[in-house]
Amino acid sequence: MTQLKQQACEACSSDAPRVSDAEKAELQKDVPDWEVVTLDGEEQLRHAFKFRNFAEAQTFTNKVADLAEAENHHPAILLEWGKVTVRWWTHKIGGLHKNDFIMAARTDEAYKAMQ
Ligand SMILES: C[C@H](O)[C@H](O)[C@H]1CNC2=NC(N)=NC(=O)C2=N1
Repeated sequence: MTQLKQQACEACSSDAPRVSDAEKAELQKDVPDWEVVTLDGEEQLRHAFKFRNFAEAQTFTNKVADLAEAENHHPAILLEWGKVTVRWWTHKIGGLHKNDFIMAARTDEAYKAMQ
């Protein structure tokens, strides 16, 4: 089975199904550091990444932004001194799609590459 981080996002339409609870449980195994939160009624994946300073946090933020643009799938990113909080969800379906788990795995990979 191809690892999540190696998979590309699929084109997602507004009638795409959200992941089921069973799919969510399975996919979460590949991104164990991410929590599922519900904000404004929409399920999202969220994780806070720690850094030694603002400049490193900024570099990571830009790497995640580049990943997002390349896949046309975009997160919410909060950039703070020493910390970047990333949230992935699919706006057009108002919840979680497999794409969000793929991008969370890719985000983890970008972080690991900076350590
Ligand atoms: C028009 C554009 O392709 C769409 O709005 C894309 C852009 N990036 C996106 N990102 C996310 N996270 N969810 C979306 O539904 C989404 N849709």
